[in-house]
Amino acid sequence: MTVALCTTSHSPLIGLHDPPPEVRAEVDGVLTRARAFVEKFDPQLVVVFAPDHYNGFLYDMMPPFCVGAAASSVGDYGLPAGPLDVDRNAAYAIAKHALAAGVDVAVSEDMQVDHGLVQPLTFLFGSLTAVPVVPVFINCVAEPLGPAVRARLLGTAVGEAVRGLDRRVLVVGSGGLSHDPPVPRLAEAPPEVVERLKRGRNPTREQRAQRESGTVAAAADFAQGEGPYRPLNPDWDDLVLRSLAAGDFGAVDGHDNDWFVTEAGHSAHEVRTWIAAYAALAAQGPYDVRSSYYRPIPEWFAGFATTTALPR
Ligand SMILES: O=C(O)/C=C/c1cccc(O)c1O
Ligand SMILES: [Fe+2]
Repeated sequence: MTVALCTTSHSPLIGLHDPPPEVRAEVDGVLTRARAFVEKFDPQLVVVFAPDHYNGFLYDMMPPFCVGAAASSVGDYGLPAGPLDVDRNAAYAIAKHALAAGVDVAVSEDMQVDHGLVQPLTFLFGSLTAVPVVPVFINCVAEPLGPAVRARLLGTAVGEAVRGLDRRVLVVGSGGLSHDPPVPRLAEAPPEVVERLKRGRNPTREQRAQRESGTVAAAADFAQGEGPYRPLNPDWDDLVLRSLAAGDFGAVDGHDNDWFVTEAGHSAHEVRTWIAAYAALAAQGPYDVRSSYYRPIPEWFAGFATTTALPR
């Protein structure tokens, strides 16, 4: 059994509100090299730690963590819709190990996933079903959130679980880094949005189009320095990248939740998926980062980063 890691930002603005062509080409080159890294590793299973943005997980029941035993993509932002190739046995083995390790994961036999989980699969494999996956949802948006160190404990438990699988396993973390896109927050939302955050699964085509065009318009404002959005924070992003590369998890998950928001925006909590992925790799022993890319890309509402890593 061996484990490899790829962590990457996601952004539904890719292809819908792109940066200048030379920046887009630079990122395409980074993702092409990440894909080559993955192809060389040739994973037999991909465990994806990803957030959701009130598409699959809503306040009717919002778990901190959920392992998908079956999952399908909602197809938001023009991404592929439909079922993923979930390895159900591996999902249950991971869930059982996490629970035994004291990490209270939920399990879903019908998980709905969005761009947060689908984009890394399209970046690295070009499809939803190229390789068997186990989707692991981490709540990064719906307050209250537990302390970020819980993501490390989840990742460690998953890393120990996959050690028992006689397969090459790629762990993926999806999200971040610093960013503050217009993902609604229950405490501040108007009644119609509160209703969506509680019961808004499976919106109509028109409702989804309206939400997505609103995100694109917000990105246009943000890229021009307008709108009520917190700025990207390259210094904070650099701290996250350096700390995870060095295995210094406490430098990131040792802070309270307000630190993430104040320093890096409300959606910076998505770095919990990176913490979990790196903790899963760390469960195999010492590791080395093989590639690390970073660029603030306001057109995509993100401090955009992609890393790959292998056990030493
Ligand atoms: O939830 C949405 O519709 C948009 C989410 C978004 C926007 C920009 C960057 C991200 O990481 C997002 O998830
Ligand atoms: Fe996101």
